Amino acid sequence: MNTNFSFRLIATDGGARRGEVAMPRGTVRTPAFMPVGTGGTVKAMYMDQVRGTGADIILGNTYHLMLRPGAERVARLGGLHEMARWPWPILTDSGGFQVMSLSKLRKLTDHGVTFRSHIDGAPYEMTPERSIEIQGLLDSDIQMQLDECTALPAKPAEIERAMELSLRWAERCKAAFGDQPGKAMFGIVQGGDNAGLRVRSAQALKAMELKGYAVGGLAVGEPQAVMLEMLEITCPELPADRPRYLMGVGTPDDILKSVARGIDMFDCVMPTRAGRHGLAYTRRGKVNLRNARHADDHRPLDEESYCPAARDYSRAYLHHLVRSQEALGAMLLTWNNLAYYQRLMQDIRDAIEAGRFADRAAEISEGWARGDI
Ligand SMILES: Nc1nc2cc3nc(NCCc4ccc(CCO)cc4)[nH]c3cc2c(=O)[nH]1
Repeated sequence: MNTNFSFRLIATDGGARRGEVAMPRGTVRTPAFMPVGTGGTVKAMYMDQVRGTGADIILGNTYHLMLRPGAERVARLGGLHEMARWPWPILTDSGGFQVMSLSKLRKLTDHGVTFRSHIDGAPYEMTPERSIEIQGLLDSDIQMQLDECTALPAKPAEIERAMELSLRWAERCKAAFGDQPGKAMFGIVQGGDNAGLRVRSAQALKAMELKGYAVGGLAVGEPQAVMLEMLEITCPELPADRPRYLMGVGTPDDILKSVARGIDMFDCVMPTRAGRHGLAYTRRGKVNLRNARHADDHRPLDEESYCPAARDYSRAYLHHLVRSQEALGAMLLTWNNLAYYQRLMQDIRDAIEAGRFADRAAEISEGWARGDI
């Protein structure tokens, strides 16, 4: 039973890292993929099913939970783990990104941001202190600083303003978080697509000696090459003995290429959202089950998969469910997709330990290129 929060680097292979993040509620094997459970649920999944796919940690969102059912109410219900019946680690985003991308009538100052709920228009204020307070009420194990994520493309002056504001907010979040041994507060590197600003942000956050670091401000529409270039600039500035979390990323290809550049933790809505839209991730790339070509196909998605959704159901049946908008369609494809992502992460972890990450990454990519059987 770990009473503290710690990161252990087990092996490296080039820029790729194999590690473990240990905390009282459990240990996260890295590189790790965190299924997104925005409103306290990983959509269309039971939590023991999410666990069964191999997930060590899930993500929750401060913005959504503060609006509904409310942070104080979640605390009265025993916290997010108790309410949602997920007893293992939970990482919560701080709300900054969602306020700027979802809410209405926003006013941002150095003090914080005032906004109206996208659900019922009710007014709210989010400050660094309130974000940490809410994440505490949720009983989150890894809490993110409140930050301002700049939408790209943006002028350097605008990127610099948001990056410097985020650094001031990191200091305030660190002060508000205080000393909680079994939990962590991660800083978030900003700086857009500007190398100099990325370095300044990473170095300033490193000086704060935080327990972990996220790379933010990416996966906001920039080309993959720009995202990867920012990782090549940012990761070397971060301490090697702390976890690195790339927010909102990504596709399986994004993940392979980002692991190669030193990232340990990922989250993305892709596998769950795609599952609800009839899209399956497989070893041979994506399969759109809406497509009529599957209507009489007896084969499963992947007869070699450990996941029943991939192994026990015909494509014809999945096509029927998707076309009929049956709830089971979203459930089975979400299950398949999360299982695929976790299988990919296990493959990556094993390959780094065996010192063959580059070869394995190439084999995996060739599988996608081969296309669907
Ligand atoms: N606090 C904070 N949170 C973030 C969350 C993010 N999420 C992303 N990208 C995810 C965007 C994303 C949204 C939808 C889909 C599904 C297909 O459309 C895929 C990716 N970038 C992000 C950046 C930040 C950031 O700087 N700070």
